[in-house]
Amino acid sequence: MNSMQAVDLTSVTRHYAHGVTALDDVSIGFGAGTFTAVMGPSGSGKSTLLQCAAGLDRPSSGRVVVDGRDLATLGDRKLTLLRRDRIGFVFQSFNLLPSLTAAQNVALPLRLAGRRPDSQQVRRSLASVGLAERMHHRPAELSGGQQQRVAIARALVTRPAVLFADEPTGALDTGTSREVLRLMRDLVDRQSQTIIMVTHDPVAASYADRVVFLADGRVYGELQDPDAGQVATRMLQLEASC
Ligand SMILES: Nc1ncnc2c1ncn2[C@@H]1O[C@H](COP(=O)(O)OP(=O)(O)OP(=O)(O)O)[C@@H](O)[C@H]1O
Repeated sequence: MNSMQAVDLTSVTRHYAHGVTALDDVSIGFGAGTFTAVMGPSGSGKSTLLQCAAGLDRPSSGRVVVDGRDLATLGDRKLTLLRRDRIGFVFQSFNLLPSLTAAQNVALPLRLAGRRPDSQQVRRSLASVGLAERMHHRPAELSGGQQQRVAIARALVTRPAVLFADEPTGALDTGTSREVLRLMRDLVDRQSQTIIMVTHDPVAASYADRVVFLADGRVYGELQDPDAGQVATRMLQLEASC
């Protein structure tokens, strides 16, 4: 494996019941400090790829290495620890606890790990998403974009090797989506954060360094430094051939 890869998949296959092959012999690496978008038609295996790469699901065969650790060699406890400390996840729904302030939400992963949250660490994480001033606000007092930024700060508080984002702008309007995408781009450029994002939106994908296309559980090419027009054209071609 290339030592600069934050996540590396080799010949990963994931079968489900009833003969469904969600991933079919996928080999792909995600370089440390890079931003990758994963796209493909509905049912092409994007979420399964993310789940396997994040150690939330175990492949039927093949190898997944995250931050230099081969996930197959880890028992459940070590895998849980790796996920907790080295992997961040954000979803379309922000999943913030409404009764907690932004700072308390961000501190939650540390509390769940049995650690006493370091207020500087929490503040730094909120500052990295531009919300240091809002740390005492509750989710209902924040806009959708700000709530997603709190969710990103929460995912980053443990300083994970990789941030996985599954449709992170799916619940946001166009302007707010751009705000969140610019933030993610900035985290890669300024803090060398590795980000892997599933999206259906060609404009969202254009913020990434690279777009990887999936169809029928296989990788069908990629684009470097994509622009939204190129991505949309490639998606139309893929959908037409499926
Ligand atoms: N738990 C499961 N059991 C059986 N089949 C599954 C399961 N999860 C996913 N699949 C199937 O695996 C294939 C890939 O699903 P996956 O959710 O990874 O696709 P996707 O590209 O993320 O789709 P979408 O864009 O619609 O969210 C689909 O055919 C899906 O029906």
